[in-house]
This record gives sequence, structure tokens and C-alpha cells, in this order.
Amino acid sequence: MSAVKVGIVGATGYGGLELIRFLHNHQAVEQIDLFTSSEEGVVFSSKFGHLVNIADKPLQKIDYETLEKFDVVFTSTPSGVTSELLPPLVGKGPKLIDLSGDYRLKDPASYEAWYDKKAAPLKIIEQSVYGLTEWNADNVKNASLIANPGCYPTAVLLSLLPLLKEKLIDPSFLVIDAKSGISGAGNKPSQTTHFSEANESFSIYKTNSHQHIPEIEQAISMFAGVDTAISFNTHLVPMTRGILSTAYAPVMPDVTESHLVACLQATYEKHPFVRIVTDVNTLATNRVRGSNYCDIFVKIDSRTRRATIVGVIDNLVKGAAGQAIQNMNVQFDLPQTTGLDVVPFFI
Ligand SMILES: NC(=O)C1=CN([C@@H]2O[C@H](COP(=O)(O)OP(=O)(O)OC[C@H]3O[C@@H](n4cnc5c(N)ncnc54)[C@H](OP(=O)(O)O)[C@@H]3O)[C@@H](O)[C@H]2O)C=CC1
Ligand SMILES: CC(=O)N[C@@H](CCC(=O)OP(=O)(O)O)C(=O)O
Repeated sequence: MSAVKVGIVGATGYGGLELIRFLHNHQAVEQIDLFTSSEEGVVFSSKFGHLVNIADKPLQKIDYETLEKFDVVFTSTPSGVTSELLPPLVGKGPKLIDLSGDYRLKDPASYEAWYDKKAAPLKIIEQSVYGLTEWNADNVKNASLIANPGCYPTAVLLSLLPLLKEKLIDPSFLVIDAKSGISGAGNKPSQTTHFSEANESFSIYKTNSHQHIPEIEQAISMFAGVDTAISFNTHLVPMTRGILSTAYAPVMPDVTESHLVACLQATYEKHPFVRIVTDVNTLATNRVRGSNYCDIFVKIDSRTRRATIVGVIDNLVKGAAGQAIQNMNVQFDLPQTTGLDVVPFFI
């Protein structure tokens, strides 16, 4: 098995911590170095006590000469950072896997409109490959820069794409209602993520204006060949991890629930991280917590002829670090499950 040297930029964030958790147990990884923009020289485990004897190296300053020497560089930084940081590294040696939204949207004007930040250079965006592993592994394999999907898009797309591609549901009336745990907002505290304001509460945010709307629409066009405008709204749930996305779509004439289930099962038959759940009572964020699984459930409402389509993931794993490592595995010809074969922590 190959001996992969990995650098992580943004190691101190939630995505970075999850990368460390999985890469530490990854058989093909022989070196993990950690980079910071604000805490150079700090011994990592002195900041994160759960990593004593596990990640005791000091945090390093981000510099190109050092980064160029790795086989893979993961960047897990806020949006607007890698659009500037990564261009000089593209094609220089390391495979680049970016967990932020900076390289997902192919249209720079769309990025600037939805993120309200300056877009990356177009010629670099054009080289980036959208890392929705189950749908794009052939392109991921040789990509120099991977745009790892957003957390919500991962749950939404994995559950909807098969049904849209096979024209079993009507794309014109897609309504998606998604909920996330608070770690989705990262480690920087804010008013809305403050414990006393988020706890014992449930709120909607970024109404009809979430930055994942164009990402989902772009991927539906790319992988299902359908151009559509979706209704997509997001909610904050007082829990740490997990995303549950519920979509509603009219089913096409003569389509039955068995057709929908069979389509999902056939699509993901050879994909170890996607599970088609048939008992709704086993569908919950705690059934995938800490793991790289995406659980999918579908049911038709016979009165309205609309399908309810549910996707469940751990936002920090399948929605971020887990999928990023899955993409790394594809690039290094490793089984996709390498380093990710963990049981969800249900209790
Ligand atoms: N949380 C989630 O569920 C998901 C997050 N994402 C995306 O992944 C990225 C990381 O998310 P998350 O880990 O939650 O974010 P966090 O806010 O938890 O961590 C981001 C880290 O980036 C580093 N950073 C901040 N500014 C800079 C800078 N200018 N240059 C370099 N590094 C910087 C910081 O570390 P330091 O100060 O040490 O440099 C910080 O710890 C984001 O773009 C996010 O949108 C994607 C999917 C899911
Ligand atoms: C709960 C919560 O606040 N979640 C964040 C997830 C954003 C994210 O991961 O941002 P990018 O994918 O665009 O990088 C949000 O809804 O904005």
C-alpha cells in the first residue's frame, strides 16, 4: 500500500479535526502535518487534549515550499481563503482537496453572488472536479484539484439524483427542507450558535438564499441532465452533528414506490457508503453519526402522488472530511472504504 504524505490546512477547525481522526487510522497514510494561519508553533495536542500522544506535532505556518512536498493537501478553511491560496499550488505536485465552497461553482459570477466574495481565477475553477464520489469517481481519479461537495448538497444530491436521472420524479416542483446540527457552522462562535440561543430551539435561516442552492442545481444539471430551480431551505437543530434532508417531488405517471426503491438500490448497489433504508423507524442522524454513511429513504404519498425523499448524513464526515478522504482513496487507487470503515456511534 502506498505511503501517502498529507498536509492539512485549517487543521484546527471541525473539518480539520475530523480529517485527523480518520487519517490517523488510514493504513496508506504515513505522515500528517498540520498548518495554521494563526497559531504557528503551538503543539496541536496542547490545544486539543483528546489528541495527546496522537497528534503532538507543532502547527506549521502555511508556506508554498513546504506544501508542495506533500502527496495530498486538504484545505478546510472558510470560504474566500482557497480562492487565493490554492492557484499557485495547482499542478505543482500535491493533489489538492478543498473542503470549502471556493471551487464548486463553475460560474464565478454565481459564486460572487451567492457567497458575496471574490471568485477564484476562472482557469483554476475550470480545472476543479466536483468530488461527489459516488457520481464522479472517474473524474476525481485524475483531478489535480477537487472541490469537495457541501454538506447539504451531499445529502440532497445522493438521495435525489438517481430518481431525477431516471425521470421517476418531476424536477419542476422540487421542494427541499433540510436540517443541520450546529457543527455545520464551524468552530467560530456566533450569536445564532450560542448555546443559550440555539439550545431548546429550532430555527430556519438563509431563507431561499442559501449558498448551496446553486451548487445543488449545478450538480442536478451535471449528473441528471436536468435544468431546474429548486426551493431549498435550511434549519438549525440543537444537536452537534447530522443533516437530515427531506425533499418533496411529484412522481411521474405510473411510477410506484417499488420503482423508486429499486432505482435507488440499483444505483448504489456497488457503493458501500450509501444505504437504502426501508424502515423509517431506523432513519435518524444518530444512525450515521461519526460515519461516512448516507442513508436514503423514499415513500410515496398516494393521496397527493408526491414522493417524500430523505437523505441523512453526518455533516462532518460524509458531508466533509469523510467524503474528502473517500476522494483521496479514489485518487490513490485504494478501496474507497480505506480508513473510513467505522461503525456509526448510535448511542
Ligand atoms: N462544518 C461542516 O459541517 C462543513 C464545513 N464545510 C466547509 O469546510 C470549510 C471548513 O469548515 P469548518 O472546519 O467547519 O470551519 P472552522 O471554522 O471550524 O475551521 C476553519 C479553520 O480554517 C482556518 N482559517 C481561518 N482563516 C484562515 C485563513 N485566512 N487562512 C488559512 N486558514 C484559515 C482556521 O484555523 P487557523 O486559525 O488555525 O488557521 C480555522 O480553524 C468551510 O469552508 C466550510 O464551509 C463543508 C462541509 C461541511
Ligand atoms: C449549520 C450551518 O450553519 N451550516 C452551514 C454549512 C455551510 C458550509 O459548509 O459552507 P460551504 O459548504 O458553503 O463551504 C450553512 O448553512 O451555511
